[in-house]
Amino acid sequence: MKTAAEYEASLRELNLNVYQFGKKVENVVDDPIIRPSMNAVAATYDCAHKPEYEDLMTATSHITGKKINRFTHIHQSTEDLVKKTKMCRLLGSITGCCFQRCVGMDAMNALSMTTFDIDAKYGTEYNKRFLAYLEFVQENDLVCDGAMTDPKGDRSLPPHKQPDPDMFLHVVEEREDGIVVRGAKAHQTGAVNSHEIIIMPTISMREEDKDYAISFALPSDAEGITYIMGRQSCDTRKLENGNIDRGNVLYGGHEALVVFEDVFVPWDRLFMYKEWDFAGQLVEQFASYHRQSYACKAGVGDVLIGATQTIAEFNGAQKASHVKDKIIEMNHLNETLFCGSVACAAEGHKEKSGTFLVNTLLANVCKQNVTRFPYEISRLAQDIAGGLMVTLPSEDDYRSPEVGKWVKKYFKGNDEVDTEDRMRMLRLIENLTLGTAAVGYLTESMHGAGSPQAQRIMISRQVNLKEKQKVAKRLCGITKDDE
Ligand SMILES: Cc1cc2nc3c(=O)[nH]c(=O)nc-3n(C[C@H](O)[C@H](O)[C@H](O)COP(=O)(O)OP(=O)(O)OC[C@H]3O[C@@H](n4cnc5c(N)ncnc54)[C@H](O)[C@@H]3O)c2cc1C
Repeated sequence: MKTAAEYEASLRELNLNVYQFGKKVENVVDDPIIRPSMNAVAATYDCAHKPEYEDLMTATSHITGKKINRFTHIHQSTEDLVKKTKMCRLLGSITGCCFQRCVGMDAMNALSMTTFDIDAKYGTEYNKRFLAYLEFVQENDLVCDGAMTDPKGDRSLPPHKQPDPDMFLHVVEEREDGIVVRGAKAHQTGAVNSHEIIIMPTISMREEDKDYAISFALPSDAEGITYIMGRQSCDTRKLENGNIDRGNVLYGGHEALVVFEDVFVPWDRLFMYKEWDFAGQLVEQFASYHRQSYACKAGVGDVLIGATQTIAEFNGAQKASHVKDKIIEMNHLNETLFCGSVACAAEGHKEKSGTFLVNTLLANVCKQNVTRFPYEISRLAQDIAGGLMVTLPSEDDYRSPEVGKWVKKYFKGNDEVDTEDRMRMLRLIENLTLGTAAVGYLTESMHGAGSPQAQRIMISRQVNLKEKQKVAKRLCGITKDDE
């Protein structure tokens, strides 16, 4: 397994084509806006070497029998699935943001099943190719960007009917040694912190869309791939003096638009090619794993609850009964959110390929809760924090020889607490609920792994309504036991 330092060194060897604020980023790893997101991914390496986290952060490869980072593991039991849930929460609480490595893990686990099932139907060799690729990822302890979401253009139209055919990534040329693809993937979490990019289709497809039913993996710096960094609310605070106004002084996340302008994919990196009838399965299996992964938000919730309790103490309001009750409510919501992820893992099952898949109904219930609870937890945090969370002057004002004395004097709460500590805690709450980390804690909770309606559709498909009606009819005497 790589150390965090080796991970950073390996990123420096990549030749990524990255744009930010209209300019090419020459040194991605040290860019002040991107760097905190690299630190968050590095935590996934660092923790794997800590004895106290070894059980959650590492696993035994089912291919080589070697010890590997769990982020490169294919789940071999429900115990593995539960450990994944706990690992996600652990890292959410350590970083207080999106640590970006779960999407690739979820993509690989979904592909381990779909490639197997395609081969069973069509006699192809995708699973063998995939396992060879997986071994390469495990042996080199790589970060893989899981790239599913296409730009999608007009949402009412399928891929082949889009006025611009590139709105969904597709094949434009077939060659003897591979294929050439064009298109883009939007919102890509941790894209420029990744060694590899794994492409999957974004929706179920019909035969007319078969040119879009493709899945493959490429090095992140393959020729023809361009990254355009997404903005995060308050991102340029990372360029300012000091670090108080950043909120989270250590970690962050990032997303990017990834453009594929006629990119070559060799055959041995293709895991689905025009098997349009398996696009839906890959999407659903990836989405189920990824909905489980949102246990990370319980970890970020841990940070926000800790910050809220602390600011209540710094403000001198911690003994008020409504404040105590609101903290209880925040914990209740946070643990409920976690329960769904544990439950779908514990109720997982073995698929034909041997991979363990989460219970898909419970994974969707988990994610549906995630689309709501972080918003309510944030509302309660903002309630307890007070308005200063959004009206606080800058660190430069705090340090100003002219006005600093007033910032220190008038923004003191509990006399035993430094004004600077109070400012830091308020900025952390701002960061989590309105700033850079809110991208991950709130909007990603809403849309990541599919918008809320996607889960509602899955829930409606998976619950057995007929069975529920049957038990109700029996109990009120409409039907008898022998019927
Ligand atoms: C912070 C963040 C990180 C992300 N990271 C990744 C990542 O790493 N990899 C990745 O692949 N994706 C990632 N995503 C993308 C995520 O999966 C999508 O945002 C999600 O699938 C919704 O797609 P969209 O954003 O295009 O919204 P839209 O699809 O436009 O949805 C907007 C609204 O329109 C509704 N809608 C859309 N189409 C239809 C339709 N045909 N019929 C009815 N209603 C419709 C939706 O239900 C929703 O309410 C990330 C997203 C965010 C916000």
